[in-house]
Amino acid sequence: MLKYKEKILTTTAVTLLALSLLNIQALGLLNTPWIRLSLLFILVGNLVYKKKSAYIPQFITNTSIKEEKKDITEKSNITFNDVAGLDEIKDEMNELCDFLVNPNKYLKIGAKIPKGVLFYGPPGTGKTLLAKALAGETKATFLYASGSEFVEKFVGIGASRIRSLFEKAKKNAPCIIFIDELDAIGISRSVDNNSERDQTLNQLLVELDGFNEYDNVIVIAATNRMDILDKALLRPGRFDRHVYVGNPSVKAREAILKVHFKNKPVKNDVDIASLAKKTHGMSGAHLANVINEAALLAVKHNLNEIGNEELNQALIKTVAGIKNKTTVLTDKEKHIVAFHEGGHALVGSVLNNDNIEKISIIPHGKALGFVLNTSSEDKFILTKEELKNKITILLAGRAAEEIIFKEISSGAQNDLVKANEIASAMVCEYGMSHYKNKTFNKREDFSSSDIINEEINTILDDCYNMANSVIYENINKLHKIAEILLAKETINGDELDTILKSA
Ligand SMILES: Nc1ncnc2c1ncn2[C@@H]1O[C@H](COP(=O)(O)OP(=O)(O)OP(=O)(O)O)[C@@H](O)[C@H]1O
Ligand SMILES: [Zn+2]
Repeated sequence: MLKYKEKILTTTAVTLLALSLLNIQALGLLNTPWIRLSLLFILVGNLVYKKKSAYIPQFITNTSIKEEKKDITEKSNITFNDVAGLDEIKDEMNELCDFLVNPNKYLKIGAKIPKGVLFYGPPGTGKTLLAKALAGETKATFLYASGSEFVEKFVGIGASRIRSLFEKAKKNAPCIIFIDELDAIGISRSVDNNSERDQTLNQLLVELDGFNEYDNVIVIAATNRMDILDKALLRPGRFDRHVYVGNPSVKAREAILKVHFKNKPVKNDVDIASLAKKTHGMSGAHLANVINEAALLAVKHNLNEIGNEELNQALIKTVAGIKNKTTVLTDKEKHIVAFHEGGHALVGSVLNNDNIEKISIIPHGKALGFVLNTSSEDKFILTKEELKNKITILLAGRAAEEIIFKEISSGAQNDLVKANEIASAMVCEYGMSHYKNKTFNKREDFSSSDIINEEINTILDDCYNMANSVIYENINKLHKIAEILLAKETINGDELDTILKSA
C-alpha cells in the first residue's frame, strides 16, 4: 500500500501531467516540455519506490508497520463457566492457570511449564473461547492475533509484526498470546514455498525460543489443519502440548445449550436434552447460532419466550441455510429434487437406524432440498461398513435420479464431494482399501496416485451399486415418498415411517 504522502504526490503528478498533455492554455507554464518531463520523473520515481518497498530493510519500515495493524488486547471477562462440555481440557488448563497466577511456585522448584499450547480440531468448537477463559480466570492480558494477518506481500513485514506482538506480550505480562489460524503462517515449508511466509515462520520460532519462564507469557495457537503445520513448530519447547478440541458429544451439547439458554426466556415445554440429541454433529458455534436464531424468530413472531417452533426453524436454518424464496423451480426440477431427496431418505432409513427428522424440497440456501437426519448417536469410531453406508446414502440421491429419469444432474455435487472425501480417507488414512493396513500420503506420494484413485473408485462404485439395489428393491416406497413430497413439500419423521410401512 502506498503511504498517504506518496499517494497525494502521485495523484497530483498524474493530474498535472494529464492537463498539460491536453494543452490547456490556462495552465501556461505547465505546458512547457521540461515541466512535463519533471512531472513524468516524479510519477515514475514514486511507482518505482512503491515496487521497491517490498525489499526495503525492516528497520526502515518498522515504525509504519506498528501503526498499520494493531493486535487486539483485552482483559477477558469470560471464565471457565462460560465454556461447557470440555471438562478434561479445562482440568488440564488449570495447571497453566496456576502458573500464570503463582509463577514463583514453579520457578523455585525449577519446573518447566509449557510455553506453547496448540488447540487443534474442527471450527467453532471453543478453541478461542478456552483461551479467553484462561485469560479471564487468571486476569492475564489477552492478546489476540490471527495467523492470516501476518501473511503479507512484502518481505519482512509479517516477521516484524510477530516481533512486536511478543514485545507487547512481555510488557503486559502475565499475558496470553492467542494466535488463531496458525496454519496461515505455520504451513510446512515443504508444502508451500514463500519467502515472506518463511521469514514470518522463522521469526515465530525465534520468539518461541527466545522468551523464558520468567516472562510469564503463554502462547496458545489454534488450527483446523494440524496435518499441514511445519514440524519445527511442534518441537519440544515450542508448541509441544497438543490439545484436540472436537465436536461435542450429546452430553456436552446439552451443557453448551444450557450455557447459551442462560438469561434467555424459554417456554416450559422446551426439552433441552432432546434438542441436544437432534443436534448431532454440530459444533458449539452452531449451537450458539441455533439459540440466537430462535431468539430472533421469537422477536419476529412477537413472542416473549423461545418455543419449540422457533428452535425447529432455527435448526433447519442452521443446517440447511435460510429458506430461499427467490429460487423458483420448474416442474421438472421439482420432480428431480423430490426423487433425489426421496432416494437419500429411503436408503438412509433402510441402511441406518438413524432417525430422519424431516425431508424437504423447499430450497434452503444453495440446497434445493434436504434430509434432516438428527438422532444418530455419538460415534468416535466408525467401521468400514458404517463408512460405506454413509457413502451409499450420499450417493442414493443421484442413484434415484438415474433410475427414474435415466439421466443424472448437477444436483448431486455436494453429495459427491462428501462421498469422495470419505472414500479418500478410507483408502489413504484408515487402511481400508485392497492394500489392507497400508496408508497413503496423497499430497506427497505421487507415484501411488493411480492406485489411490483406483481404490477410491472401487469404493464409490460398490456404494453406488448398493444404493441402486436398495432403491430397486423399494421402488414403490420411493415413488410414494416423492409423490407426497411433491404434494406437501415436506415430510416429517413420523409420516416417513408410515409411508415406509405401508408402501
Ligand atoms: N464449549 C463451548 N461452550 C460454550 N460455547 C461454545 C463452546 N464452543 C463454542 N461455543 C460458542 O461458539 C462460539 C465460537 O467458538 P470459538 O470461536 O471458540 O471456536 P473456535 O474453535 O475458536 O473456532 P475456529 O476454529 O473457527 O476459530 C463461541 O463464542 C461460543 O459462543
Ligand atoms: Zn443430495
